[in-house]
Amino acid sequence: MSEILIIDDEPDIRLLIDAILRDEGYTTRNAGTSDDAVAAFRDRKPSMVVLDVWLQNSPLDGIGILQIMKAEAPEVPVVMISGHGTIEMAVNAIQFGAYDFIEKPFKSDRLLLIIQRALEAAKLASENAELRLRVGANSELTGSSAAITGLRHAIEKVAPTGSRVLLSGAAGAGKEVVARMIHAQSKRADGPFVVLNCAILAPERVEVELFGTEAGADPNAQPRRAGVLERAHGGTLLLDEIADMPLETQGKIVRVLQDQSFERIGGSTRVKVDLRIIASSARDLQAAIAAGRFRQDLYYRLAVVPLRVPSLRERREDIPELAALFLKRAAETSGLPPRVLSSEALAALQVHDWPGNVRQLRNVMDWLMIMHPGEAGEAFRADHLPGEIGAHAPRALAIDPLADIMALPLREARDVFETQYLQAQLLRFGGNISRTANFVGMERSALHRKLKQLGIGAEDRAGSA
Ligand SMILES: Nc1ncnc2c1ncn2[C@@H]1O[C@H](COP(=O)(O)OP(=O)(O)OP(=O)(O)O)[C@@H](O)[C@H]1O
Repeated sequence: MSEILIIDDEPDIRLLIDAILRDEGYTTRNAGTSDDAVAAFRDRKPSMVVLDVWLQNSPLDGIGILQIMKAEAPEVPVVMISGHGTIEMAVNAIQFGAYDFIEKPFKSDRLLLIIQRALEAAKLASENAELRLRVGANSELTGSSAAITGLRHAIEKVAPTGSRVLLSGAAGAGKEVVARMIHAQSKRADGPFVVLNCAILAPERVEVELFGTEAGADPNAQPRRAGVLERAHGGTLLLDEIADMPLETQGKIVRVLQDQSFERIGGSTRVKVDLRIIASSARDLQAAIAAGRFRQDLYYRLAVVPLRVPSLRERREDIPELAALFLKRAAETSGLPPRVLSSEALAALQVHDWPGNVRQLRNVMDWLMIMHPGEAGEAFRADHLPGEIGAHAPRALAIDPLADIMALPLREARDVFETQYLQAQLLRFGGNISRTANFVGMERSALHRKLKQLGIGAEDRAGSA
Protein backbone atom coordinates (compact mmCIF):
# COMPACT_ATOMS: atom_id res chain seq x y z
CA MET A 1 0.00 0.00 0.00
CA SER A 2 1.18 3.47 -0.78
CA GLU A 3 2.72 5.54 2.00
CA ILE A 4 2.27 9.30 1.86
CA LEU A 5 4.38 11.88 3.69
CA ILE A 6 2.34 14.93 4.73
CA ILE A 7 4.22 18.17 5.43
CA ASP A 8 2.38 21.20 6.80
CA ASP A 9 3.16 23.59 9.64
CA GLU A 10 -0.50 23.89 10.65
CA PRO A 11 -1.41 20.90 12.84
CA ASP A 12 -5.11 21.14 11.94
CA ILE A 13 -4.49 20.84 8.22
CA ARG A 14 -1.95 18.07 8.78
CA LEU A 15 -4.42 16.08 10.86
CA LEU A 16 -7.24 16.68 8.39
CA ILE A 17 -5.22 15.42 5.40
CA ASP A 18 -3.94 12.55 7.51
CA ALA A 19 -7.49 11.47 8.41
CA ILE A 20 -8.72 11.72 4.79
CA LEU A 21 -5.86 9.62 3.50
CA ARG A 22 -6.04 6.99 6.25
CA ASP A 23 -9.75 6.62 5.62
CA GLU A 24 -8.88 5.69 2.05
CA GLY A 25 -6.46 3.04 3.26
CA TYR A 26 -3.17 4.89 2.67
CA THR A 27 -0.45 4.79 5.30
CA THR A 28 0.87 8.19 6.32
CA ARG A 29 3.73 9.97 8.07
CA ASN A 30 3.67 13.62 9.16
CA ALA A 31 6.15 16.46 9.55
CA GLY A 32 5.60 20.06 10.73
CA THR A 33 8.99 21.63 9.95
CA SER A 34 11.41 21.49 7.05
CA ASP A 35 14.04 19.72 9.17
CA ASP A 36 11.61 16.97 10.17
CA ALA A 37 10.34 16.72 6.60
CA VAL A 38 13.80 16.22 5.07
CA ALA A 39 14.76 13.78 7.83
CA ALA A 40 11.58 11.74 7.32
CA PHE A 41 12.13 11.71 3.56
CA ARG A 42 15.72 10.53 3.93
CA ASP A 43 14.75 7.96 6.50
CA ARG A 44 12.55 6.07 4.07
CA LYS A 45 11.35 7.17 0.66
CA PRO A 46 7.54 7.50 0.69
CA SER A 47 5.36 6.65 -2.34
CA MET A 48 4.54 10.35 -2.59
CA VAL A 49 4.59 13.66 -0.69
CA VAL A 50 1.93 16.26 0.08
CA LEU A 51 3.80 19.48 0.79
CA ASP A 52 2.68 22.93 1.93
CA VAL A 53 4.41 25.68 -0.07
CA TRP A 54 4.76 27.95 2.94
CA LEU A 55 6.13 26.69 6.27
CA GLN A 56 6.38 29.13 9.15
CA ASN A 57 9.30 28.96 11.59
CA SER A 58 11.27 26.64 9.32
CA PRO A 59 14.66 27.24 7.71
CA LEU A 60 13.34 26.08 4.31
CA ASP A 61 10.05 26.81 2.60
CA GLY A 62 8.16 24.26 0.46
CA ILE A 63 10.12 25.06 -2.70
CA GLY A 64 13.41 24.51 -0.85
CA ILE A 65 12.21 21.13 0.43
CA LEU A 66 10.92 20.23 -3.04
CA GLN A 67 14.33 20.93 -4.56
CA ILE A 68 16.06 18.63 -2.08
CA MET A 69 13.52 15.88 -2.70
CA LYS A 70 13.73 16.15 -6.49
CA ALA A 71 17.54 16.03 -6.30
CA GLU A 72 17.55 12.94 -4.07
CA ALA A 73 14.59 10.93 -5.39
CA PRO A 74 13.07 12.49 -8.53
CA GLU A 75 10.72 9.52 -8.98
CA VAL A 76 8.69 10.37 -5.83
CA PRO A 77 5.77 12.62 -6.86
CA VAL A 78 5.15 15.75 -4.80
CA VAL A 79 1.77 17.53 -4.66
CA MET A 80 1.93 21.10 -3.31
CA ILE A 81 -0.69 22.74 -1.11
CA SER A 82 -1.10 26.47 -1.36
CA GLY A 83 -3.03 29.12 0.51
CA HIS A 84 -4.59 32.18 -1.12
CA GLY A 85 -1.45 34.24 -1.01
CA THR A 86 0.88 31.56 -2.28
CA ILE A 87 -0.66 30.45 -5.59
CA GLU A 88 2.24 31.93 -7.52
CA MET A 89 4.70 29.89 -5.45
CA ALA A 90 2.69 26.76 -6.13
CA VAL A 91 2.75 27.37 -9.87
CA ASN A 92 6.45 27.98 -9.56
CA ALA A 93 6.78 24.64 -7.80
CA ILE A 94 5.59 22.85 -10.93
CA GLN A 95 8.71 24.17 -12.69
CA PHE A 96 10.81 22.60 -9.97
CA GLY A 97 9.24 19.22 -10.61
CA ALA A 98 6.10 19.18 -8.43
CA TYR A 99 3.41 16.93 -9.92
CA ASP A 100 0.47 19.28 -9.27
CA PHE A 101 -0.92 21.64 -6.63
CA ILE A 102 -4.16 22.07 -4.74
CA GLU A 103 -5.46 25.27 -3.22
CA LYS A 104 -6.74 25.63 0.34
CA PRO A 105 -9.56 25.21 1.24
CA PHE A 106 -9.97 21.98 -0.73
CA LYS A 107 -12.56 19.26 -0.95
CA SER A 108 -11.41 15.85 0.15
CA ASP A 109 -12.42 14.12 -3.11
CA ARG A 110 -10.41 16.65 -5.11
CA LEU A 111 -7.35 15.94 -2.95
CA LEU A 112 -7.85 12.19 -3.33
CA LEU A 113 -8.19 12.48 -7.09
CA ILE A 114 -4.92 14.38 -7.43
CA ILE A 115 -3.18 11.89 -5.16
CA GLN A 116 -4.46 8.91 -7.12
CA ARG A 117 -3.29 10.48 -10.37
CA ALA A 118 0.15 11.30 -8.98
CA LEU A 119 0.59 7.74 -7.73
CA GLU A 120 -0.57 6.31 -11.03
CA ALA A 121 1.78 8.54 -13.02
CA ALA A 122 4.71 7.50 -10.81
CA LYS A 123 3.83 3.83 -11.26
CA LEU A 124 3.69 4.26 -15.02
CA ALA A 125 7.04 6.03 -15.08
CA SER A 126 8.66 3.26 -13.06
CA GLU A 127 7.12 0.56 -15.26
CA ASN A 128 8.51 2.29 -18.30
CA ALA A 129 11.94 2.59 -16.70
CA GLU A 130 11.82 -1.10 -15.88
CA LEU A 131 10.77 -1.96 -19.41
CA ARG A 132 13.68 0.05 -20.76
CA LEU A 133 16.01 -1.92 -18.52
CA ARG A 134 14.54 -5.14 -19.83
CA VAL A 135 15.04 -3.94 -23.38
CA GLY A 136 18.75 -3.57 -22.70
CA ALA A 137 19.01 -7.00 -21.11
CA ASN A 138 17.14 -9.04 -23.65
CA SER A 139 17.73 -7.49 -27.01
CA GLU A 140 20.44 -9.71 -28.41
CA LEU A 141 19.97 -12.46 -30.96
CA THR A 142 22.44 -15.20 -30.19
CA GLY A 143 23.54 -17.47 -33.02
CA SER A 144 25.76 -17.48 -36.11
CA SER A 145 23.70 -19.62 -38.49
CA ALA A 146 22.94 -18.19 -41.91
CA ALA A 147 19.28 -17.80 -40.91
CA ILE A 148 20.06 -15.71 -37.83
CA THR A 149 22.77 -13.68 -39.55
CA GLY A 150 20.31 -12.84 -42.33
CA LEU A 151 17.66 -11.85 -39.79
CA ARG A 152 20.14 -9.64 -37.92
CA HIS A 153 20.97 -7.81 -41.16
CA ALA A 154 17.29 -7.33 -41.94
CA ILE A 155 16.75 -5.88 -38.44
CA GLU A 156 19.65 -3.44 -38.89
CA LYS A 157 18.11 -2.26 -42.15
CA VAL A 158 14.52 -1.91 -41.02
CA ALA A 159 15.04 -0.63 -37.44
CA PRO A 160 16.05 2.98 -38.23
CA THR A 161 13.37 3.43 -40.90
CA GLY A 162 10.49 3.51 -38.42
CA SER A 163 8.30 1.40 -40.71
CA ARG A 164 5.83 -1.14 -39.37
CA VAL A 165 7.03 -4.72 -39.14
CA LEU A 166 5.09 -7.97 -39.05
CA LEU A 167 6.98 -10.79 -37.37
CA SER A 168 6.01 -14.38 -38.09
CA GLY A 169 7.49 -17.49 -36.52
CA ALA A 170 6.67 -20.31 -34.12
CA ALA A 171 6.04 -19.77 -30.40
CA GLY A 172 9.25 -19.30 -28.47
CA ALA A 173 11.34 -18.71 -31.61
CA GLY A 174 12.36 -15.20 -30.54
CA LYS A 175 9.79 -12.82 -32.07
CA GLU A 176 9.74 -10.61 -28.99
CA VAL A 177 13.55 -10.50 -28.90
CA VAL A 178 13.51 -9.33 -32.52
CA ALA A 179 10.90 -6.65 -31.73
CA ARG A 180 13.03 -5.40 -28.83
CA MET A 181 16.09 -5.26 -31.11
CA ILE A 182 14.18 -3.24 -33.70
CA HIS A 183 13.14 -0.81 -30.96
CA ALA A 184 16.63 -0.62 -29.44
CA GLN A 185 18.18 0.17 -32.83
CA SER A 186 15.58 2.77 -33.77
CA LYS A 187 15.36 6.50 -33.17
CA ARG A 188 12.77 5.70 -30.50
CA ALA A 189 15.22 3.69 -28.39
CA ASP A 190 14.90 6.15 -25.49
CA GLY A 191 11.12 5.83 -25.51
CA PRO A 192 9.12 3.00 -23.94
CA PHE A 193 8.77 -0.51 -25.39
CA VAL A 194 5.35 -1.91 -24.50
CA VAL A 195 3.93 -5.36 -25.24
CA LEU A 196 0.27 -6.33 -25.49
CA ASN A 197 -0.29 -10.07 -25.74
CA CYS A 198 -3.65 -10.48 -27.47
CA ALA A 199 -3.68 -14.27 -26.90
CA ILE A 200 -3.78 -14.20 -23.13
CA LEU A 201 -6.45 -11.50 -22.78
CA ALA A 202 -10.16 -12.19 -22.77
CA PRO A 203 -11.58 -10.55 -25.94
CA GLU A 204 -13.49 -7.96 -23.90
CA ARG A 205 -10.29 -6.93 -22.09
CA VAL A 206 -8.32 -6.25 -25.27
CA GLU A 207 -9.85 -2.83 -25.90
CA VAL A 208 -9.52 -1.72 -22.27
CA GLU A 209 -5.83 -2.59 -22.37
CA LEU A 210 -5.36 -0.93 -25.75
CA PHE A 211 -7.29 2.29 -25.38
CA GLY A 212 -7.52 2.78 -21.62
CA THR A 213 -10.60 4.14 -19.93
CA GLU A 214 -11.99 7.52 -19.01
CA ALA A 215 -15.12 8.18 -17.00
CA GLY A 216 -16.39 11.04 -19.12
CA ALA A 217 -15.69 14.72 -18.85
CA ASP A 218 -16.27 15.09 -15.10
CA PRO A 219 -12.85 15.97 -13.61
CA ASN A 220 -13.85 14.55 -10.23
CA ALA A 221 -14.87 11.20 -11.64
CA GLN A 222 -12.80 8.05 -11.38
CA PRO A 223 -9.33 8.66 -12.80
CA ARG A 224 -8.72 7.15 -16.18
CA ARG A 225 -6.54 4.17 -16.82
CA ALA A 226 -3.93 4.63 -19.53
CA GLY A 227 -3.97 1.98 -22.25
CA VAL A 228 -0.90 0.57 -24.02
CA LEU A 229 -1.34 2.93 -26.98
CA GLU A 230 -0.82 5.84 -24.62
CA ARG A 231 1.91 4.18 -22.60
CA ALA A 232 3.90 3.45 -25.76
CA HIS A 233 3.78 7.10 -26.83
CA GLY A 234 7.18 8.10 -28.20
CA GLY A 235 8.22 4.46 -28.37
CA THR A 236 7.23 1.09 -29.80
CA LEU A 237 4.16 -1.08 -29.21
CA LEU A 238 4.38 -4.81 -29.89
CA LEU A 239 0.99 -6.36 -30.60
CA ASP A 240 1.82 -9.97 -29.84
CA GLU A 241 -0.33 -12.77 -31.30
CA ILE A 242 -2.28 -10.28 -33.39
CA ALA A 243 -4.34 -13.11 -34.95
CA ASP A 244 -6.16 -13.39 -31.61
CA MET A 245 -7.37 -9.80 -31.70
CA PRO A 246 -11.18 -9.64 -31.96
CA LEU A 247 -12.40 -8.59 -35.43
CA GLU A 248 -14.14 -5.51 -34.11
CA THR A 249 -10.96 -4.32 -32.39
CA GLN A 250 -9.01 -4.95 -35.59
CA GLY A 251 -11.21 -2.35 -37.29
CA LYS A 252 -10.43 0.17 -34.57
CA ILE A 253 -6.71 -0.49 -34.90
CA VAL A 254 -6.93 0.25 -38.62
CA ARG A 255 -8.21 3.70 -37.65
CA VAL A 256 -5.41 4.22 -35.13
CA LEU A 257 -2.89 3.34 -37.82
CA GLN A 258 -4.55 5.75 -40.22
CA ASP A 259 -4.55 8.86 -38.08
CA GLN A 260 -2.37 8.01 -35.07
CA SER A 261 -5.14 8.94 -32.66
CA PHE A 262 -7.90 7.19 -30.71
CA GLU A 263 -10.56 7.65 -28.06
CA ARG A 264 -10.30 6.19 -24.59
CA ILE A 265 -13.22 3.97 -23.61
CA GLY A 266 -15.92 6.17 -22.08
CA GLY A 267 -14.18 9.32 -23.28
CA SER A 268 -14.96 11.71 -26.08
CA THR A 269 -11.68 13.49 -26.78
CA ARG A 270 -9.28 12.13 -29.37
CA VAL A 271 -5.84 11.36 -27.96
CA LYS A 272 -2.94 11.85 -30.37
CA VAL A 273 -0.09 9.40 -30.12
CA ASP A 274 3.20 8.96 -31.88
CA LEU A 275 4.28 5.33 -31.87
CA ARG A 276 5.66 2.55 -33.99
CA ILE A 277 3.64 -0.63 -34.15
CA ILE A 278 5.24 -4.03 -34.54
CA ALA A 279 2.88 -7.00 -34.78
CA SER A 280 3.69 -10.66 -34.37
CA SER A 281 1.92 -13.92 -35.01
CA ALA A 282 2.74 -17.59 -34.68
CA ARG A 283 -0.34 -18.40 -36.77
CA ASP A 284 -0.76 -18.12 -40.50
CA LEU A 285 -2.45 -14.76 -41.06
CA GLN A 286 -3.23 -15.48 -44.71
CA ALA A 287 -5.25 -18.50 -43.58
CA ALA A 288 -6.98 -16.34 -40.95
CA ILE A 289 -7.85 -13.81 -43.67
CA ALA A 290 -9.23 -16.57 -45.89
CA ALA A 291 -11.33 -17.82 -42.97
CA GLY A 292 -12.70 -14.32 -42.38
CA ARG A 293 -11.04 -14.05 -38.97
CA PHE A 294 -8.51 -11.39 -39.86
CA ARG A 295 -9.00 -8.13 -41.73
CA GLN A 296 -7.07 -7.89 -44.95
CA ASP A 297 -6.72 -4.11 -44.73
CA LEU A 298 -5.13 -4.45 -41.28
CA TYR A 299 -2.77 -7.10 -42.61
CA TYR A 300 -1.49 -4.82 -45.36
CA ARG A 301 -1.05 -1.93 -42.99
CA LEU A 302 0.92 -4.03 -40.50
CA ALA A 303 2.98 -6.06 -42.95
CA VAL A 304 4.90 -3.15 -44.46
CA VAL A 305 8.04 -5.18 -43.76
CA PRO A 306 7.36 -8.86 -43.06
CA LEU A 307 10.14 -10.68 -41.19
CA ARG A 308 10.22 -14.40 -40.44
CA VAL A 309 11.91 -15.67 -37.30
CA PRO A 310 13.22 -19.20 -37.99
CA SER A 311 12.38 -22.12 -35.71
CA LEU A 312 15.20 -23.61 -33.70
CA ARG A 313 15.18 -26.83 -35.74
CA GLU A 314 15.91 -24.79 -38.85
CA ARG A 315 19.13 -23.58 -37.26
CA ARG A 316 20.46 -26.45 -35.20
CA GLU A 317 24.01 -25.11 -35.56
CA ASP A 318 23.06 -22.35 -33.11
CA ILE A 319 22.16 -24.80 -30.35
CA PRO A 320 25.65 -25.05 -28.76
CA GLU A 321 25.98 -21.25 -28.55
CA LEU A 322 22.44 -20.78 -27.21
CA ALA A 323 22.76 -23.63 -24.70
CA ALA A 324 26.04 -22.17 -23.40
CA LEU A 325 24.41 -18.74 -23.05
CA PHE A 326 21.45 -20.12 -21.09
CA LEU A 327 23.69 -22.21 -18.82
CA LYS A 328 25.79 -19.14 -18.09
CA ARG A 329 22.70 -17.04 -17.34
CA ALA A 330 21.21 -19.77 -15.17
CA ALA A 331 24.43 -19.95 -13.14
CA GLU A 332 24.50 -16.18 -12.72
CA THR A 333 20.91 -15.85 -11.57
CA SER A 334 20.85 -18.92 -9.33
CA GLY A 335 24.32 -18.54 -7.85
CA LEU A 336 25.03 -22.20 -8.73
CA PRO A 337 28.46 -23.13 -10.16
CA PRO A 338 28.77 -22.63 -13.96
CA ARG A 339 28.49 -25.86 -15.98
CA VAL A 340 29.08 -27.16 -19.51
CA LEU A 341 27.57 -29.86 -21.76
CA SER A 342 29.34 -33.05 -22.85
CA SER A 343 29.60 -33.40 -26.62
CA GLU A 344 27.24 -36.36 -26.41
CA ALA A 345 24.61 -34.27 -24.56
CA LEU A 346 25.11 -31.45 -27.05
CA ALA A 347 24.61 -33.80 -29.98
CA ALA A 348 21.38 -35.07 -28.39
CA LEU A 349 20.18 -31.46 -28.09
CA GLN A 350 21.05 -30.86 -31.72
CA VAL A 351 18.96 -33.76 -33.04
CA HIS A 352 15.93 -32.88 -30.94
CA ASP A 353 13.04 -31.15 -32.75
CA TRP A 354 12.32 -28.38 -30.19
CA PRO A 355 8.61 -27.76 -30.68
CA GLY A 356 8.88 -25.02 -28.00
CA ASN A 357 11.91 -23.51 -29.75
CA VAL A 358 14.47 -21.31 -27.98
CA ARG A 359 12.21 -20.87 -24.94
CA GLN A 360 12.11 -24.65 -24.48
CA LEU A 361 15.89 -24.91 -24.82
CA ARG A 362 16.29 -22.23 -22.15
CA ASN A 363 13.90 -24.09 -19.85
CA VAL A 364 15.79 -27.35 -20.33
CA MET A 365 19.07 -25.62 -19.39
CA ASP A 366 17.46 -24.19 -16.24
CA TRP A 367 16.05 -27.64 -15.44
CA LEU A 368 19.49 -29.29 -15.83
CA MET A 369 21.11 -26.81 -13.43
CA ILE A 370 18.51 -27.55 -10.78
CA MET A 371 18.06 -31.29 -11.24
CA HIS A 372 21.71 -32.29 -11.61
CA PRO A 373 23.81 -30.10 -9.33
CA GLY A 374 27.58 -30.46 -9.61
CA GLU A 375 30.94 -28.75 -9.46
CA ALA A 376 31.99 -25.72 -11.50
CA GLY A 377 32.92 -26.76 -15.04
CA GLU A 378 31.48 -30.28 -14.66
CA ALA A 379 29.74 -31.51 -17.84
CA PHE A 380 26.11 -32.57 -18.07
CA ARG A 381 25.85 -35.99 -19.75
CA ALA A 382 23.20 -37.10 -22.26
CA ASP A 383 21.54 -39.26 -19.61
CA HIS A 384 21.07 -36.15 -17.47
CA LEU A 385 18.73 -34.68 -20.10
CA PRO A 386 14.95 -34.92 -19.69
CA GLY A 387 13.67 -38.29 -20.93
CA GLU A 388 12.08 -37.16 -24.17
CA ILE A 389 15.30 -35.45 -25.29
CA GLY A 390 17.91 -37.87 -23.95
CA ALA A 391 15.96 -40.87 -25.25
CA HIS A 392 16.62 -39.88 -28.84
CA ALA A 393 20.31 -39.54 -28.26
CA PRO A 394 21.41 -43.18 -28.55
CA ARG A 395 19.08 -43.88 -31.44
CA ALA A 396 20.04 -40.88 -33.44
CA LEU A 397 23.68 -40.75 -32.56
CA ALA A 398 25.10 -44.01 -31.41
CA ILE A 399 25.67 -46.97 -33.62
CA ASP A 400 22.55 -49.10 -33.74
CA PRO A 401 23.25 -52.18 -31.57
CA LEU A 402 20.88 -54.24 -33.72
CA ALA A 403 23.19 -53.79 -36.69
CA ASP A 404 25.43 -56.46 -35.09
CA ILE A 405 28.66 -55.11 -36.48
CA MET A 406 30.69 -57.96 -35.04
CA ALA A 407 28.99 -60.42 -37.41
CA LEU A 408 30.09 -58.44 -40.45
CA PRO A 409 33.34 -58.29 -42.42
CA LEU A 410 35.33 -55.10 -41.87
CA ARG A 411 34.26 -53.37 -45.09
CA GLU A 412 30.52 -53.84 -44.40
CA ALA A 413 30.90 -52.99 -40.71
CA ARG A 414 32.65 -49.80 -41.73
CA ASP A 415 29.82 -48.94 -44.12
CA VAL A 416 27.24 -49.43 -41.35
CA PHE A 417 29.25 -47.23 -39.01
CA GLU A 418 29.89 -44.54 -41.61
CA THR A 419 26.25 -44.45 -42.68
CA GLN A 420 24.93 -44.03 -39.16
CA TYR A 421 27.68 -41.61 -38.15
CA LEU A 422 27.18 -39.37 -41.17
CA GLN A 423 23.38 -39.48 -40.95
CA ALA A 424 23.57 -38.34 -37.35
CA GLN A 425 26.06 -35.56 -38.15
CA LEU A 426 23.95 -34.34 -41.07
CA LEU A 427 20.97 -34.20 -38.77
CA ARG A 428 22.96 -32.14 -36.29
CA PHE A 429 23.89 -29.60 -38.92
CA GLY A 430 20.45 -29.39 -40.44
CA GLY A 431 21.54 -31.17 -43.64
CA ASN A 432 24.13 -28.50 -44.39
CA ILE A 433 26.95 -30.26 -46.27
CA SER A 434 29.61 -27.58 -45.79
CA ARG A 435 29.20 -27.43 -42.02
CA THR A 436 29.00 -31.21 -41.68
CA ALA A 437 32.13 -31.59 -43.84
CA ASN A 438 33.92 -29.04 -41.74
CA PHE A 439 33.00 -30.82 -38.52
CA VAL A 440 33.84 -34.39 -39.65
CA GLY A 441 37.08 -33.20 -41.20
CA MET A 442 36.42 -33.95 -44.87
CA GLU A 443 36.43 -31.89 -48.05
CA ARG A 444 32.95 -30.89 -49.15
CA SER A 445 33.28 -32.77 -52.45
CA ALA A 446 34.68 -35.88 -50.71
CA LEU A 447 31.71 -35.88 -48.34
CA HIS A 448 29.35 -35.63 -51.31
CA ARG A 449 30.99 -38.64 -52.94
CA LYS A 450 30.89 -40.58 -49.69
CA LEU A 451 27.18 -39.88 -49.18
CA LYS A 452 26.43 -40.97 -52.72
CA GLN A 453 28.46 -44.13 -52.28
CA LEU A 454 26.66 -44.99 -49.03
CA GLY A 455 23.29 -44.23 -50.60
CA ILE A 456 22.43 -41.41 -48.17
CA GLY A 457 19.85 -39.38 -50.06
CA ALA A 458 18.51 -35.88 -49.92
CA GLU A 459 15.71 -36.89 -47.55
CA ASP A 460 18.30 -37.93 -44.94
CA ARG A 461 20.20 -34.71 -45.41
CA ALA A 462 17.21 -32.56 -44.75
CA GLY A 463 17.17 -34.30 -41.38
CA SER A 464 14.00 -33.70 -39.44
CA ALA A 465 13.98 -30.01 -40.26
N1 LIG B 1 18.35 -15.82 -30.70
C1 LIG B 1 18.12 -15.72 -29.38
N2 LIG B 1 19.15 -15.42 -28.56
C2 LIG B 1 18.95 -15.37 -27.24
N3 LIG B 1 17.80 -15.60 -26.61
C3 LIG B 1 16.75 -15.90 -27.36
C4 LIG B 1 16.85 -15.95 -28.79
N4 LIG B 1 15.66 -16.26 -29.27
C5 LIG B 1 14.83 -16.39 -28.21
N5 LIG B 1 15.48 -16.18 -27.06
C6 LIG B 1 14.90 -16.30 -25.72
O1 LIG B 1 13.89 -17.30 -25.79
C7 LIG B 1 12.73 -16.93 -25.08
C8 LIG B 1 11.54 -16.85 -26.00
O2 LIG B 1 11.70 -15.77 -26.92
P1 LIG B 1 10.52 -14.78 -27.30
O3 LIG B 1 9.66 -14.48 -26.12
O4 LIG B 1 11.10 -13.67 -28.06
O5 LIG B 1 9.70 -15.73 -28.29
P2 LIG B 1 8.38 -15.42 -29.11
O6 LIG B 1 8.63 -15.91 -30.49
O7 LIG B 1 7.97 -14.01 -28.93
O8 LIG B 1 7.39 -16.40 -28.40
P3 LIG B 1 5.81 -16.24 -28.15
O9 LIG B 1 5.20 -16.09 -29.49
O10 LIG B 1 5.50 -17.55 -27.48
O11 LIG B 1 5.68 -15.06 -27.24
C9 LIG B 1 13.07 -15.62 -24.40
O12 LIG B 1 13.56 -15.89 -23.12
C10 LIG B 1 14.21 -15.06 -25.25
O13 LIG B 1 15.05 -14.24 -24.48
